[in-house]
Amino acid sequence: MTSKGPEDEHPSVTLFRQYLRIRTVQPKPDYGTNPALSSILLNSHTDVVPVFKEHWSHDPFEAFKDSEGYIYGRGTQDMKCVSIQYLEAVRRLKVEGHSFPRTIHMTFVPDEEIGGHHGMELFVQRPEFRALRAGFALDEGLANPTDAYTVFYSERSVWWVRVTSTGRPGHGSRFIEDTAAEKLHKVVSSILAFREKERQRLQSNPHLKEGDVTSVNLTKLEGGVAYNVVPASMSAGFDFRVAPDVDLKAFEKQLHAWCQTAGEGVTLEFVQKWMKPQVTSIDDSDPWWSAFSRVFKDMNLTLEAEIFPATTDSRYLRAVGVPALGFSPMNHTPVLLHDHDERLHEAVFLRGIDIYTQLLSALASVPALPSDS
Ligand SMILES: CSCC[C@H](NC=O)C(=O)O
Ligand SMILES: [Zn+2]
Ligand SMILES: [Zn+2]
Repeated sequence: MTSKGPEDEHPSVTLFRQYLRIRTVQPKPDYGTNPALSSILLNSHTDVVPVFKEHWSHDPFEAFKDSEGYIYGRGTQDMKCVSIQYLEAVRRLKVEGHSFPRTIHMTFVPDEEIGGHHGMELFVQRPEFRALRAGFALDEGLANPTDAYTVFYSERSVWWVRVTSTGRPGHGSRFIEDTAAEKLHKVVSSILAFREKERQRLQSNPHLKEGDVTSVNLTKLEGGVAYNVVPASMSAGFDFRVAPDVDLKAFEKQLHAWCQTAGEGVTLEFVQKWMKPQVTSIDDSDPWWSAFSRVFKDMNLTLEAEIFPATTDSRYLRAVGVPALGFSPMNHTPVLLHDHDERLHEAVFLRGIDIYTQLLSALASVPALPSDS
């Protein structure tokens, strides 16, 4: 009997035959790894953000592909593409019979979109995570509309702040003194003036990217019971993204000072407060960065290193000492994560698998480091 081609072979048989090709012969079985070395962790989150279906050209959960090759769907960019690209790159390396000194682990985690508090934040504290002995991690990045790819080596700290202002209530027809609204207005003005300063700083310096400055948006306003009742309390919610070079203690003092200046009875509370920003080295002397960036040079691809403007699970990895780079291989692609009509061209997706194949080979072959012992 001749062996059948892969196209009409049962996939379980194909997998079995791939396994047979790995030379696990005693007394020197090729298990394909050197367990003494730290591993490479490929992380992706499985959750996606909600959709406003009426604004989509196609059903966001149908994975519609148009005649040009654009695949529409929630998660095409953020980040179901990456999960499958990891799997396909690993599959390709296995089929080709490669093995590397370092083990490659993949994690598929929940709840990133709501902060990872029941996902990666807990996982990094577990013995199961420590058992992976991760020495370096890859996680999500962002699309780049140009020919270049972007890699993220740090991220801004997320601070969600609720400012509550209390004051004298009364009839809506009167000039009441010391109202909650007047004081809240002062805080909002101070914060929005700061926002404008940072916006100008970014706009006026072509060397700065979004992740280099601190952003803030007023995202919530709460309070009031009736049009003719001056409320005793009102609150405003802000989404701050604090640049990694900011002195967080001093910045927190500044927030309190803005509240104090606004008057008596103005307080703030944190709904999210990340205090451990870390930067992964992108110095040429760093062996992980050197292996990562070399792949782009060898493939003749342009790579731009930036600070991630929002938040990912990478922060939990970096905070426990695992260097992490955020990378989603999407060039020539508009940034559409969390947006209507999130989509990815199939050619960009497939090219991403080629890139990961090279990246994984390079990273899993990084020789023993002092940190491995
Ligand atoms: C408080 S964690 C929020 C996480 C979210 N991450 C991706 O969009 C973000 O808003 O950046
Ligand atoms: Zn994401
Ligand atoms: Zn997201």
